[in-house]
Amino acid sequence: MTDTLSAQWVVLDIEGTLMPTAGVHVVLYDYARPRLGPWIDAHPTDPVVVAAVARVKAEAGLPADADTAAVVAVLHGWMAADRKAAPLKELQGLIWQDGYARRDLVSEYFPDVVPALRGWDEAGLKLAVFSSGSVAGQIASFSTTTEGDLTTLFRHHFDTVNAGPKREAASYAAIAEGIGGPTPPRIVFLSDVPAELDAAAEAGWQTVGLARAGEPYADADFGDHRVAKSFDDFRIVPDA
Ligand SMILES: CSCCC(=O)C(=O)COP(=O)(O)O
Ligand SMILES: [Mg+2]
Repeated sequence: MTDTLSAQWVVLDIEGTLMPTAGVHVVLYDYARPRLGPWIDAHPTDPVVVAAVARVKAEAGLPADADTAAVVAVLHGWMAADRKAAPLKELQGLIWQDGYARRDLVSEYFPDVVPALRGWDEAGLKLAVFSSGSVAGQIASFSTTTEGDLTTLFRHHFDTVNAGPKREAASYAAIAEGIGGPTPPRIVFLSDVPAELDAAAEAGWQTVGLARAGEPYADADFGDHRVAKSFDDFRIVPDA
């Protein structure tokens, strides 16, 4: 029998939940990698770029006058290790924003995702995103997809800058406040990463773990969390 949850809000992770991991680690990372240095050099006065570069230098222990090549070497190392550091995510987000605007990039989600998102939205559920990808990158990625512009489906976007680390309960409390303070059980979080689900549950949220075939967390131990192989495995209905 299909498991049914009732809630007011559905908060969604991106990588491994909405989009295949390869869509991020191969398509998006490959697009960003060769463009990081040229982007930094082409935007020497952009405050987002200036702040991100300063943070990379500080976190990596580089001198303040380190050149772009040294900064890019750090960023490439973080990408190779899939370290989702905020300044890397800010820079990637700007490059992806440009790539989506040019239609060099077009997001492709798991086949069950867009019908479910549309169904939840039509049923009156409120949708938001919480991803390590920057808010700018998230919005760009929903603007240009194989199924058209999906940006109007989402009422809020959260990342590690405006909410906090994904594996800390305080970030989920900050999101609950950011979306208007529904009582925690009225929010469902969908993610493929058990540690993220643990943090959301600690904040009182309902959770569903996505163990999608072929994805890195397909065989993970989801503990007490509900587990689904796709969005077709469960229903979410608006609570009273
Ligand atoms: C265009 S959003 C790209 C998502 C991203 O950069 C990322 O690292 C995904 O992390 P998530 O927290 O969604 O698993
Ligand atoms: Mg994920």
